[in-house]
Amino acid sequence: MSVTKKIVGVLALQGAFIEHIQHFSRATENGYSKYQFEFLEVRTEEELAQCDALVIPGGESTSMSLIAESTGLLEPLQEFVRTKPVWGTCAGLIFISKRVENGKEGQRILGAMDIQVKRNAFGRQLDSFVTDLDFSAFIPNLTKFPTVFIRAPVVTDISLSKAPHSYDVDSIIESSNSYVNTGPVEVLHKLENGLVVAVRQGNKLGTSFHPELSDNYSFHKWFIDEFVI
Ligand SMILES: NC(=O)CC[C@H](N)C(=O)O
Repeated sequence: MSVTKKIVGVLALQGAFIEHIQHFSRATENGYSKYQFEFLEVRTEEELAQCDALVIPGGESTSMSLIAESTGLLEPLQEFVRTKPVWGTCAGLIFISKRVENGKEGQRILGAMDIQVKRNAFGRQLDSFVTDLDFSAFIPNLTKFPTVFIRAPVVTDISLSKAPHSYDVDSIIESSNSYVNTGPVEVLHKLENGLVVAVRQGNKLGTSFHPELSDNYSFHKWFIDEFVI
């Protein structure tokens, strides 16, 4: 039987990249006889070029942008996200968006999804929290998954592929990546208060929370099954 190798990169400039790699390793331990996986910490253009898919972890989107720029990885990343599967969690969701509210001057983003996100959207009182959410609408049987939110962003607009519209919020950062995404953005999950915390657009996935910080590998397994193989 032939075995196909898949390399999933995790952007390792800063943030929670080790946790993603550990979760992917556990999630693929059994049940993938036709595939062999490698989970690679990505810091250079050469490492990125080996990857079939990329995960951008939580951390601090402004630092991630700075390090990507100073190490020459920003443009290779912008190129990579045009075609390959990508999953951004928390700061990673900010980094793959097309427009950011509450952005920092000079902050750069990849523009991989036609979404606007708001950084630090839960404000001070709700800075960080953990809550069980039901994802069984798209991940079979996952009715109770502990989601960890840490100074998390939310998605405030899912229609940026349409004609640009005006906005009246300060500190807007926009991506200079001007390619056209295929298909509409799908809302995968909204909180009870209506805030959008999980979205998909074709082979791009964005989550406000950190599935790599709960002791459940279902989200990682689903990403492999649905986006990588
Ligand atoms: N946990 C996180 O990734 C926090 C994201 C952070 N607030 C940012 O703007 O990048």
